[in-house]
Amino acid sequence: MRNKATQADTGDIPAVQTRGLSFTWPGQQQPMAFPDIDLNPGDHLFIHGPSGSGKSTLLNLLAGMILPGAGDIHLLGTRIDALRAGARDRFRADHIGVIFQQFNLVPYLSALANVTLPCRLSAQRLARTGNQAETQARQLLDQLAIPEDHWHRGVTRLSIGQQQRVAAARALIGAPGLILADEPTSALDTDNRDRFLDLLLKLAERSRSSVLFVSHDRSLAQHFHQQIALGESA
Ligand SMILES: Nc1ncnc2c1ncn2[C@@H]1O[C@H](COP(=O)(O)OP(=O)(O)OP(=O)(O)O)[C@@H](O)[C@H]1O
Repeated sequence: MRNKATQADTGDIPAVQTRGLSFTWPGQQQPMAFPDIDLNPGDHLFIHGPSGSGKSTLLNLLAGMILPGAGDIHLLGTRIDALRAGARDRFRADHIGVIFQQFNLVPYLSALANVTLPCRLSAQRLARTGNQAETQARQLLDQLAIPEDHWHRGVTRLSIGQQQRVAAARALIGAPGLILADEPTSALDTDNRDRFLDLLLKLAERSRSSVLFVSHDRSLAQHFHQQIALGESA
């Protein structure tokens, strides 16, 4: 495990704090219960568990897309499960970068336009680029090794690995306090996966974004400060 950032570096407000979270999908007999999470600003947490253990459900709860049946979720000092839907959407746009399992890039936009999109949806994200969304997008695409002649291509013409890196750049732009990533490495071979993770975490560290990353693959735990297992006591 890597060293944790020191408390002096991080300030006092946790990036993520959950207590007693549970959720029941329609048709489920038993609620899914989740371990409590404490994540300091700038730290990187790995959550692993087998297929069906609730990893995506937990990320959806943390992103404020669904509400818990019980428990509470504090992100960057805000209790998001107590917010109305519109305020949760606003909070997500301002403070959370999400890397979805299927990337969810906008197919008719270029790589560059996909990366700058969060800054068009959030004045805070734009302000944190110094009102230079396109400049920061170019820097991120460059750091993530997307060749410059691909930046204006529609994203569907990029390789899967390139699409994944565009999704990472979109999550990183405007230094959100929290990055949520759902098994985004599953389509890559081991070398590329490790390289991608190192790069993602290095760039997140630079912008002091906390990262919460879920995967079924425990071997990725070595890249993170902390880890939590789902589904082992269920
Ligand atoms: N939209 C939904 N409606 C009903 N049940 C759902 C829904 N999404 C997930 N579930 C159920 O919740 C449980 C946890 O699913 P979830 O997708 O969170 O697991 P996971 O650990 O992310 O799995 P995987 O690694 O396969 O992506 C499963 O039993 C699943 O069938």
